[in-house]
Amino acid sequence: MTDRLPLMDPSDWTDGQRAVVSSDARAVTIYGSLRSGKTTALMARAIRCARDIDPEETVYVFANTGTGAETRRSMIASHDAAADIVVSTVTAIAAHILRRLGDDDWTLTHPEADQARVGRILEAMGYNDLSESPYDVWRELIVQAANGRDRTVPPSFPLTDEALAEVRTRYDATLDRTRTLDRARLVQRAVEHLERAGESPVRVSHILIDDAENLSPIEVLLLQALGPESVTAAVNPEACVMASLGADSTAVIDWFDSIDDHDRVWLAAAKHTTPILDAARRLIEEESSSSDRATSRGSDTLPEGRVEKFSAPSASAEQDRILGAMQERVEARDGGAVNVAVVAPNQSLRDEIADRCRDSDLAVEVLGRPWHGQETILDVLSYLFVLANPHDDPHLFRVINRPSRGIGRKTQARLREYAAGRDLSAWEAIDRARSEGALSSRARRVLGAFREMVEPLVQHARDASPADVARAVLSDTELLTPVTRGRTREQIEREERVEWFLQDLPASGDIDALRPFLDSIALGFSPTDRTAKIQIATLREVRDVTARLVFVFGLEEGRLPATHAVRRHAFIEQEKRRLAVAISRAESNTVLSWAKSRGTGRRQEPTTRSRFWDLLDPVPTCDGSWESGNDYRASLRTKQASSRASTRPTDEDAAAIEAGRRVEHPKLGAGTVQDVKMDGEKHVATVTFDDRGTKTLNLRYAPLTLLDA
Ligand SMILES: Nc1ncnc2c1ncn2[C@@H]1O[C@H](COP(=O)(O)OP(=O)(O)OP(=O)(O)O)[C@@H](O)[C@H]1O
Repeated sequence: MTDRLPLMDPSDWTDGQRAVVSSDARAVTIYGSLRSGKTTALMARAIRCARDIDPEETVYVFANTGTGAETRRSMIASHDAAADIVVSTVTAIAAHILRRLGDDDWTLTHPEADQARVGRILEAMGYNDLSESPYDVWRELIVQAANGRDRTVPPSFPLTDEALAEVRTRYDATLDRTRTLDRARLVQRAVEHLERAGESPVRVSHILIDDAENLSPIEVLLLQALGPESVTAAVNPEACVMASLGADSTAVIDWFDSIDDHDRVWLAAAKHTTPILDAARRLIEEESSSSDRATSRGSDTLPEGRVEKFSAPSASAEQDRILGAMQERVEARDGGAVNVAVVAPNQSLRDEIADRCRDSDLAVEVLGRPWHGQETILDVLSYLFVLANPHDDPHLFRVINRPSRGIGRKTQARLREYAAGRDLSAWEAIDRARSEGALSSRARRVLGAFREMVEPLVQHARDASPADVARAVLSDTELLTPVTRGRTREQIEREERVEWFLQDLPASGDIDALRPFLDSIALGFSPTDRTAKIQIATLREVRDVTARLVFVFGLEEGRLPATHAVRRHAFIEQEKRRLAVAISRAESNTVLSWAKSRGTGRRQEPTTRSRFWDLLDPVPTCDGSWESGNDYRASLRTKQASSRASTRPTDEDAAAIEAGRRVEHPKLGAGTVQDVKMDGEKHVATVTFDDRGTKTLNLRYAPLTLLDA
């Protein structure tokens, strides 16, 4: 081995990691608990494979998600190897195989659109009264069926097996009608193609799979069908977080066990562990690191992490505290790496905290949905999906009235109904309604105008590059209405973001470039530059989170675990594993919290603390004090008393801060206030610090104290 491994100096590898890298077996399984060094060993082995083989051959590394693949790609970005290392997801390679084989008359559905689809089917079947957000459960059952895991409806479920079968049939019919595939069907179709062809159009020499416990059986079939020479998998069976998509470790373990030349390496949990890892491991009661078979990492380089807990009287108080802590870090790092992650129990709470961050001028990266909140970009993308496949109903309905062109909710509902009754996509239904004189004459007119606007764009998309097509969409649809005078700051920022997005799009090629680009979007890859250092994710994307400080909030019954999880034991175990993974993502501290009430506007409902809360004993906080997790206000008072640095300005101080006053910030030092003004609802001060330049600070959070009081 050379000593130029960018991942970590080989002299720091543990014996287990060394064994993984140097094994010559055809199959290698790396077992280990959370943070035991599996990914590091797997990526180092990938580099070794790429150095040892013919430059014509290719090494494939598989991660579970687009974001995960991007992180691993960056880990090996500067490696020196003869052969290519492609880092991807199994679904992405399935899409690639289908396109290479000329099977490309489809687009991928987005999981959120899938959920809405299941919801509409339930409503159409008259199950409007299914309470407790059942869509996830439905989707789960449907996807499990697609993965060959047919399970019967749990007893607490308000529907029979027959009704579920009907939902599945209707779900399949919508996919066919709209020429869309969900992820399970995409992989299934690639497997069928490979079985028929008997040979893969993609040449794969070595396959390395990270987080292999999250592979579904059908994904394992696809990897087998690729016929690799050697396979390596990193597995932690206790940390499977994608069970709801039919994943678990058995299929991959069975596959590897069937290979004669098979090395199994156990990476021990570090002897010198940290409270964070202890807490995470206690949650999932891991078994795989028993000391007799373990080789110790015994490293003292591991971070000294801590777990803190707090409760807040209300959801907004909980958010205030998280935001305050983030704001402090952002200011302290002065624009450098901040590296904070916030894990929300569900999408709506994720979006809420992301919006609060933006309101406080904190740049965030939303995992799994990088353009969250950037509506114009999401609209352009939806138009591109429609141009690649006009039958793609979910995307078509997103843009049919954007910008407003008189196709309101009622017209859309009538169009849906008309299309469903005739088994047509909405695109086909618009044409049929015109020829049959169906729907109202006004509806025919506005819908017809929409189709006439989109049709030339569909033609244009066949020959033009994705970047050109996106520009044509922007001008023809008038999504970005040109503003000649008096643009607001928001408008300028919006236009800038759209321009950056356009610059990231492929500038050459035709529909054959557009389709793979859209696949990568649907699969969660992001072409944008990730400069924000605050990651926001839901528990679903928790595997892709890594940060020094991780907040996991909303530990309340019905949220974490989610309501549907409460119904079935298996779901609860899964949620617990997600929480354990979330806790283990922090390199420094993890902060867990719950709010005693939550709701929208005035409708605040009392909540119940999560059943997981008490499983996590309080551990010492950074300053050595203990937080019982019982009272947020009491803990805040203690912190205020003990540390001036973490004190927010008192109301009197905040009111007295005005131009000319001398102030002090715990991290930025002393400075002079230049200006104080209201920016929307925010009270902002511009301060020139003696040593750190001029900064704009939100007075709600910035811990400024008056020096000349
Ligand atoms: N030999 C080592 N000595 C010290 N630190 C290490 C060693 N190997 C890995 N690490 C560090 O430990 C952390 C976890 O490593 P890694 O991501 O490889 O573990 P993992 O088992 O894949 O974790 P998980 O399954 O929880 O994602 C990383 O910060 C990594 O840099």
